[in-house]
Amino acid sequence: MIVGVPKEIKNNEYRVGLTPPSVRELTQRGHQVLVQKNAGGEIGLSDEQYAAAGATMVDTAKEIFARAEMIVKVKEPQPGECAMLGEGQILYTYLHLAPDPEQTAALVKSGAVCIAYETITGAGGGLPLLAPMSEVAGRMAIQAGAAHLEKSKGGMGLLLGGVPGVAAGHIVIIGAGVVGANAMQMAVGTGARVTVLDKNVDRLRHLDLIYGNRISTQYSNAHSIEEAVLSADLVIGGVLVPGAAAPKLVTRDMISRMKKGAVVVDVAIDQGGCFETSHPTTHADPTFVVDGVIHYCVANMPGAVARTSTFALNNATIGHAVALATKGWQKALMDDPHLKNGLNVCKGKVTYAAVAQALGYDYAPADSMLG
Ligand SMILES: NC(=O)C1=CN([C@@H]2O[C@H](COP(=O)(O)OP(=O)(O)OC[C@H]3O[C@@H](n4cnc5c(N)ncnc54)[C@H](O)[C@@H]3O)[C@@H](O)[C@H]2O)C=CC1
Ligand SMILES: CC(=O)C(=O)O
Ligand SMILES: [Mg+2]
Repeated sequence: MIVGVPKEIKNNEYRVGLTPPSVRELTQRGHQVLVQKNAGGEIGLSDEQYAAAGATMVDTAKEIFARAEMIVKVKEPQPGECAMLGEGQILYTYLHLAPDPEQTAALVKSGAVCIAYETITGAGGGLPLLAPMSEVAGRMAIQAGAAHLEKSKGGMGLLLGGVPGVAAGHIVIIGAGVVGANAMQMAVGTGARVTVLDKNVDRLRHLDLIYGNRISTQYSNAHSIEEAVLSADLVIGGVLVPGAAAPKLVTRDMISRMKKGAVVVDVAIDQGGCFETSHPTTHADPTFVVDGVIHYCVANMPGAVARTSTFALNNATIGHAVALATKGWQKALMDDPHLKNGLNVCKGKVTYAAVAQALGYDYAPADSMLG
């Protein structure tokens, strides 16, 4: 199969769909890999390294989209990229469609076979192609929050850990999944007081066993969320209902009653965000203020640590990329129910129930597209 890797074009996005070692996994199996020139140059992955791994370096994204049977990316295709997708071409990347009607319409129109990293499941449960980026974003959320609590960044001027004689700050983490657990690890390290909320008590039990009395766990409902955010200096939003738009758990009214100069980091923004006041921002302009509360809502946080993130992502994506290239998408999906769960849009149909429901499309089960 001819596999294509265009350079990412989202704001401050330096990750790459395939590393040179991943290219080698494909070329040694007889596949041709087209990589756009300088796709990884900014993170130390040179064209020479790609060529040594067997890639063919290509000048433009246009040529890659025109020639490749499968496009491997990181972020959801931007409008210009959607327009270059063709009927039956495989797109393998993050999509986050439920909160994104324009992108969904463009992918439906393209006729492409669109497989979303974030809904592929794992044999041991969870979302193994989302997990590495959630680890990165969860850890980054605390450092982003801590930085924006500084006065020069608009925050209230608070050091999360306090100092002897001055109380530490309060970090509230909503969602105790991968983002939440990784944010928790960093939050505990700051010395702050930490509260974590989830609807899944098993997740809270897991963190309670690790951190004991160092943290406070709360079952998530409107009452506990309100109580926690009103006393918080930093709130991290890391909830997920797989494939669906994030529930708006922190209301505009709650935000208006929070401490002035407090910070919220809405990691769930790529699924629409879990704060009613959120909208997506970029690394170039990461924050905005609502009612005196700093909102950090960058939808591609791992792009800031693109070298670490690219390798972590490739560890999780390369196995399915090899299967798709080697078997073709239909057989690869028939052979692996977890990969099949990644099919979101296929040949003009929406094949993921939560996306169809969120955006008002008829739902065509993935099985109806196979065989
Ligand atoms: N902004 C960015 O750059 C990035 C964003 N993300 C996003 O972060 C979000 C979280 O991802 P993961 O931690 O991997 O998901 P996960 O599935 O591991 O964890 C989500 C947690 O949310 C909990 N949850 C669901 N409804 C809830 C409610 N009403 N109240 C409290 N908890 C609730 C679930 O029980 C689960 O424990 C996703 O939307 C993901 O796409 C991930 C990586 C990067
Ligand atoms: C998960 C995601 O959206 C990201 O890594 O950018
Ligand atoms: Mg989007």
